[in-house]
Amino acid sequence: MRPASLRRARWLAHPDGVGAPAAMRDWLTTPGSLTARLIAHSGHFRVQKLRQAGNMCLADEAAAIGLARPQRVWEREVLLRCDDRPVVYGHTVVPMSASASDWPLFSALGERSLGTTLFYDPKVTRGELEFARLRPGHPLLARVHDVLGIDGPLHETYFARRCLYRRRQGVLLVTEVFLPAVLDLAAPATHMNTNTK
Ligand SMILES: C=C(O[C@@H]1C=C(C(=O)O)C=C[C@H]1O)C(=O)O
Repeated sequence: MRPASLRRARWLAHPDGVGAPAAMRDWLTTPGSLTARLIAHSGHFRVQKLRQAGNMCLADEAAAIGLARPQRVWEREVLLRCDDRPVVYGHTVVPMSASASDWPLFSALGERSLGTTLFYDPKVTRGELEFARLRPGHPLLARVHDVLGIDGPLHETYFARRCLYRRRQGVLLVTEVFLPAVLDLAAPATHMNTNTK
């Protein structure tokens, strides 16, 4: 049995391959900033920073950020909360080789959304989204269960997406694990056309 830390998912270029229910597929394929959409779907949005420090990256992530094997990277873990309910677990890794000029705002982000620094910086280019079905035993799910305090065996399958961002010589990989509560978010109020004439 492969050690949990080395277990990998199949990351696919098209969301249809992960078999997500339609409502989850809609979230997985959010085209722009996920932060912006979550803000629109909730009364109060918060980025809860869990950890931002050096750590070993996951086997899934090493190749995606140009590393021949898992090694220490800068890691950022967050829970995105809508009206205080956790709806997305965010895991971001940056190679230690990155210079401060590659990602000038990354280290001091705190509880500001990474998305606000990625989507509004003209020097940042965004790669293609990839999608995966994370099954029990994937190391990201162990993290999700740790932070959510869920004891007992992993039963549920989660859906995730990831995207590689580039800026100057730097790369940064954001992985978002969508929690079931994201499906409870109400659609934003639409301003119906009251002009009935
Ligand atoms: C990439 C984005 O940033 C979000 C914010 C994150 C953070 O602050 O660490 C992590 C995951 C993302 O969902 C986005 O808003 O799309």
